[in-house]
Amino acid sequence: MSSSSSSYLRDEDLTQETRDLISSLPSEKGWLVSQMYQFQGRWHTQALLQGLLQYQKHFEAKDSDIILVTNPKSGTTWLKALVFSLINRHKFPVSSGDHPLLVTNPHLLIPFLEGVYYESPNFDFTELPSPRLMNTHISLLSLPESVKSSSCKIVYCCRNPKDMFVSLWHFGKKLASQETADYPIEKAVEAFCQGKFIGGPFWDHVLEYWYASLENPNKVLFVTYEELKKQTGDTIKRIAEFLGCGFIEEEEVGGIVKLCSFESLSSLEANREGKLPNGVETKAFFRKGEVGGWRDTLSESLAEEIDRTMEEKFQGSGLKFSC
Ligand SMILES: Nc1ncnc2c1ncn2[C@@H]1O[C@H](COP(=O)(O)OS(=O)(=O)O)[C@@H](OP(=O)(O)O)[C@H]1O
Repeated sequence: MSSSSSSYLRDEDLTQETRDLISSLPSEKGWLVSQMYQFQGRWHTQALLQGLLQYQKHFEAKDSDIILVTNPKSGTTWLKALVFSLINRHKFPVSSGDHPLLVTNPHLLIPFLEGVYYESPNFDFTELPSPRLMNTHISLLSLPESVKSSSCKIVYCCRNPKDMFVSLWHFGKKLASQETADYPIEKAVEAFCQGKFIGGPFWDHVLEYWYASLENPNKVLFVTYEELKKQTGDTIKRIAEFLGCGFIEEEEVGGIVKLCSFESLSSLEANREGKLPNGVETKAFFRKGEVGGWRDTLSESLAEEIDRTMEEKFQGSGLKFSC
């Protein structure tokens, strides 16, 4: 393991319950982790599977909760910063020089549910200030019952699969063990397309939340990384309206856009130095922050392979990415 490896990729500290379950699950070799396990239709690392089990068992949603849901590398860090600054804009005016985001990585301000349940099983979620803001990568199917049955709100952010894959590919290169570091990209694309990927299938994850947002628009808001890039202010206003944040001044929207921009966040000391409790360096969450950046990593044929799969999987859903 490299010194920056994530504890989510290791298999220490597993409870007997997780070990017993794991022994009964289908497993596959992965490129980011040497082994991943299929539970409720999705592929998980051992650590995040344990976090998920605890989360399903113990988390009690409140009507006022806000849950940000993403696939990894789809805009999580950015969405966390945007929604944190939006809902806290009265407590922490965005133009103030002592805004928490100026000195703290967004992942340290907003808990990652399955990660916290793995790392700190005794963490008291009831202590979080209201409205509680949290994030997860878990599929709709695996969300705890109380999240589905309560009036809590879900903001889902999706990213075009080629950029998402490439972002995870580069992230994985930094974190992977020696065993998986030399994994060929062609095999990783194949596994991604087949859905044999951490948290995957990507396609099912996206489609579940896409349909949920169409069926229940008051419960699930679906936004994309690409629209956040193109129309950051308008997307913040959509999120604000969905969350019932009340009137928001244009100046505040502009302040949030600026505070949370890739350029601003990535230049802060908190996001250039330091590590999260899981061992990942904060700078690992900021790479290029572009739409279409996949071009410098994917060959034409690999890009076409992802495009073909996307067309097939999203066919008839009304969902598409043209970048
Ligand atoms: N503020 C802001 N604006 C625009 N883009 C941003 C921002 N912050 C992070 N990023 C880019 O998002 C990618 C990381 O995705 P996540 O934050 O979802 O990663 S994680 O799942 O939390 O590990 C990763 O994308 P790539 O650059 O393509 O690798 C980051 O650079």
